[in-house]
Amino acid sequence: MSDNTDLPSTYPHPVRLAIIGGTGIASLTHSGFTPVAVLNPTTPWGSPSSPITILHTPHTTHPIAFLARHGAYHQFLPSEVPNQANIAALRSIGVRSVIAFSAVGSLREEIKPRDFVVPDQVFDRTKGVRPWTYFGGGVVGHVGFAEPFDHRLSQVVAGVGEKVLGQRGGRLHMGGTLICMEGPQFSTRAESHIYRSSIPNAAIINMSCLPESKLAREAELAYIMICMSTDYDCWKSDEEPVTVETVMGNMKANAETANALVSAVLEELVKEEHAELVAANHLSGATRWSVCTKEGFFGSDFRSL
Ligand SMILES: CSC[C@H]1O[C@H](OP(=O)(O)O)[C@H](O)[C@@H]1O
Ligand SMILES: Nc1ncnc2[nH]cnc12
Repeated sequence: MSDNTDLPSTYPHPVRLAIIGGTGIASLTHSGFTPVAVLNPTTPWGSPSSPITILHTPHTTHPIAFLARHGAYHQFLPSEVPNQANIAALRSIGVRSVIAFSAVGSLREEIKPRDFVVPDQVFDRTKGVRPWTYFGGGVVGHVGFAEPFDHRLSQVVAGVGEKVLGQRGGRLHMGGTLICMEGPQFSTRAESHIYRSSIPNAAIINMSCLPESKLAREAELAYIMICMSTDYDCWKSDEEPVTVETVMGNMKANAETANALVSAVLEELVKEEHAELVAANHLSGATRWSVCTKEGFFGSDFRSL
């Protein structure tokens, strides 16, 4: 893997779409993507978990930004990921839409390892140890999160994803509840069974959707998570409980599929009819009425980045 150290550290245009890569996806390797710049933005919340690589795609008027959630060397635990800096850094370079990838355990028989899932709900099983919000420190705000993922972006993935997965012998499942746990230890069998039996539509489990998706909502970014199944967690009596080895093994195949899916999604998103979606115009100003604090009491917030 090239570290791209010879590339410029600035990029002259706003980049609207970002990909956040998780476990097993520390870079985008599709042959159609050419790295053209590596940015190291700093934010009031510190540095992001990795440099942000700008890639040109076959559609050069639509560059994309890539950020490695756990760092270039996978050195950040899920609980240690600097989510506030990541989302703020992306927003500061112009990003308005985020497609995040995640390796997940399956809580359902029909979601097999190497299938992909685009969840429509998330259930919080983190422990309150992760910096959580851009509000606080004198600015009180509450954003809606009833629908945690951007429906329109999900529809674009649904439209092209079935074919990409089908060509690789997998399935794309639309909808379902993603359980986000703290980790880093995996679940006990008791927990895994309880998730399956008591959480509505429980489908998959990971350690990284929160607070990433909540911060994206506060920053008025359209956000979805494409989840790549790697294991059956530990609820299935005829399977070995999840290990990192199993996850990494399946992520080798999943990473190739993810690259092909990003390429297909981009081919669709560059169409004029999606320009407003990628710019997330439907979310611009959405948090205006979320702030309770008297105007003028505070100076600037993340929206001025
Ligand atoms: C290495 S298994 C657990 C690890 O995998 C997932 O990472 P990501 O969501 O960044 O792909 C999961 O959330 C855990 O962080
Ligand atoms: N079973 C599991 N639990 C939590 N995170 C995961 N990531 C991949 N598999 C997982």
